[in-house]
Amino acid sequence: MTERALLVIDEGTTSTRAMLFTPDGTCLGSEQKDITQNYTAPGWVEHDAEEIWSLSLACAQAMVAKAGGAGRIEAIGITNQRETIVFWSRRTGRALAPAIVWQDRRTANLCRDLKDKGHEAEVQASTGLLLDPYFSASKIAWALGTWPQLEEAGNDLCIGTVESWLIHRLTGGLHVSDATNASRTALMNIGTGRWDAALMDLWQVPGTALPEIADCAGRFGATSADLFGAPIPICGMAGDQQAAAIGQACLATGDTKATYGTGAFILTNTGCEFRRSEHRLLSTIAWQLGGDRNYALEGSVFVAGSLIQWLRDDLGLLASSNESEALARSVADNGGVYLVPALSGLGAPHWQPDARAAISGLSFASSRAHIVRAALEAMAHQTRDLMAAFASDGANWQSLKVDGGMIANDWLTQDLADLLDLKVERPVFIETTALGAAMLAGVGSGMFGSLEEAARMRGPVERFEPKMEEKDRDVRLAGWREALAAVLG
Ligand SMILES: Nc1ncnc2c1ncn2[C@@H]1O[C@H](COP(=O)(O)OP(=O)(O)O)[C@@H](O)[C@H]1O
Ligand SMILES: O=P(O)(O)OC[C@H](O)CO
Repeated sequence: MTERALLVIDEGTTSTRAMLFTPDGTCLGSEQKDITQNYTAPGWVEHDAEEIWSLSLACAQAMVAKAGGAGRIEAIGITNQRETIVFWSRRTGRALAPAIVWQDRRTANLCRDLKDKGHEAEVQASTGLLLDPYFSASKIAWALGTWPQLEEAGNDLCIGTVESWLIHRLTGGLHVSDATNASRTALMNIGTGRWDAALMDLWQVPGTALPEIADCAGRFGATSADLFGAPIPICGMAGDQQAAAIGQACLATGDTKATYGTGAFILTNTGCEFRRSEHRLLSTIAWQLGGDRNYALEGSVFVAGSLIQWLRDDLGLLASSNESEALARSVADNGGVYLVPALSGLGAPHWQPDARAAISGLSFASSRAHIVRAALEAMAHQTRDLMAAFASDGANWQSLKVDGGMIANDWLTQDLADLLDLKVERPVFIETTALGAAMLAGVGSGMFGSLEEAARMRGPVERFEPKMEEKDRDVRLAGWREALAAVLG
């Protein structure tokens, strides 16, 4: 290897990874460690922030060793699970409380109260988001009102999303976030890219505890010399769904990507104008470079791969996630079985935190294959509902670029093309989130002049064409609508 490599830290919900890329997009290596999920009460999900740090560092150190030392690394890019919020001491750098994860629903009542008092319109106007426990602000408000050590910390308290936490530890003190992650907190004004005084007041969050908001690419700082043997510049950061959109080269207005990981997140690039959704989608920042923001509309589905994990680990219906594909193929159709995966409420476009999941249409003729097939079909059903919401907001999809762990499943990917009646494009190299963070790091370090130039890192793609007959699609959609209506009451 003559050129220096780009190192990515991809801190996801279920695992943290580090990956090494050459400037042409070849992945030289990857190290992955699982994150412990702490379900401390029904609807609560916490991570140990110190574990996030130590495992991310261990993965990164393994990749630096693989590259041949810190001198072989051009820059680091960081990408992360979004909305998850960390509380730590500025002085010691130690976490002061558990990290509250994006899936956590403990603040459903708090959000409902504010909604009942008519605050949703102002929250949507300034943030592009809705009043839902998903976003960081209500989690911060809950933690500040519940965990005394946070108030006691006073000006020593640092609050931030996961990239901010990792950068503080990597650099030994920098408190910075990027505009994409900040846009998910419900504290940043999406039009100005700054923390919003009215929102900080609404959620009672002290400005002194919040990080500086920066671009997604630039020279943010360097790692402490003791971590990797020599300092390495940190030059890229973005939330994981925004990084996936960049990694999929969704750089033109209208380009759309869908990532099916733990949850499913669909983003359509809407250009440099902030557009508020009229159909319960989110507006978000896709990236910020040189102070200029590029926006996206987003549909967030809370349960995707986690449904397959639940069928596998809790119900014992699957020996492995992979087995779902063979089972789905083993039956001619879903046998009338539908699964509405509201296991942690429903996200876009319904936003019903209290909705509960349902499996309907069961008979003695139903087998585990029908239930598993219904679970996979639910991905296309939910995506189809979102496609309609995006179209109503004026964002018509011409094709869909897909990625994420579930997309390894060919049956599922073809079902998406069939049910959406749309061309679906799957990159051969599926780790688009990490690739997007590498592109940003390359732009930030000066290796690439622009995101368009960095997009050459994206490799070849496979295409899935729709093959389903319209009458079969209509039967599927009618069955889904009925099952969904029963869940929504
Ligand atoms: N062949 C498969 N079919 C369906 N789901 C799968 C398959 N392989 C993996 N998954 C699911 O994909 C998810 C992992 O995707 P990944 O993108 O790594 O998640 P994350 O980035 O959210 O941690 C798991 O929930 C797993 O159950
Ligand atoms: O960790 P992932 O890949 O499931 O992504 C989580 C999202 O960023 C939540 O908004």
